[in-house]
Amino acid sequence: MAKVVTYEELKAHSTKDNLYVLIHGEVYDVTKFIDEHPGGDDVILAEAGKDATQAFEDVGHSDEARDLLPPLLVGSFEKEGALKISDTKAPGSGASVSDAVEQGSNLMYFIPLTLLGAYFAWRFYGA
Ligand code: HEM
Repeated sequence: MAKVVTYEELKAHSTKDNLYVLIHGEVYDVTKFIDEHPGGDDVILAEAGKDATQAFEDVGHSDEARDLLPPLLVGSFEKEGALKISDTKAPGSGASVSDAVEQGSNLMYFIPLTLLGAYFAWRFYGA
């Protein structure tokens, strides 16, 4: 069975000398590759300890780029309790990174919109 990489392990490999990235639920050791990355090292380093899937996909990496991944594979990322928003939650009830990101961006819209709504309510219906 393929190795399962825990969140602790992912976080433990988040420096340029020792770097894992998480893409599509798989963890890759990019330590040796990072200096050859055509997009530079900082963009990959910025994804250390996080789910890099979206960053990786947003770039629209070529098939050649994707072919570089399998030899770097460490194992599959643990699904349960992975990358929780809060460590106080029981294992298994944790939301995934994409949930966290989603919630973050929803809040980004929700809070200003609520304030705007409150302002107009006050402006037009208030005393
Ligand atoms: C281990 C994972 C990765 C591999 C194997 C990889 C590989 C490559 C390759 C081969 C290219 C050249 C263009 C292409 O063939 O698509 C490239 C370009 C690029 N990559 Fe990655 N990449 C990885 C992760 C990332 C991540 C996490 C980011 C984060 C944003 C990123 C950002 C970029 C950017 C911005 C370019 C464009 C560079 C340019 O055209 O000037 N890459 N990558």
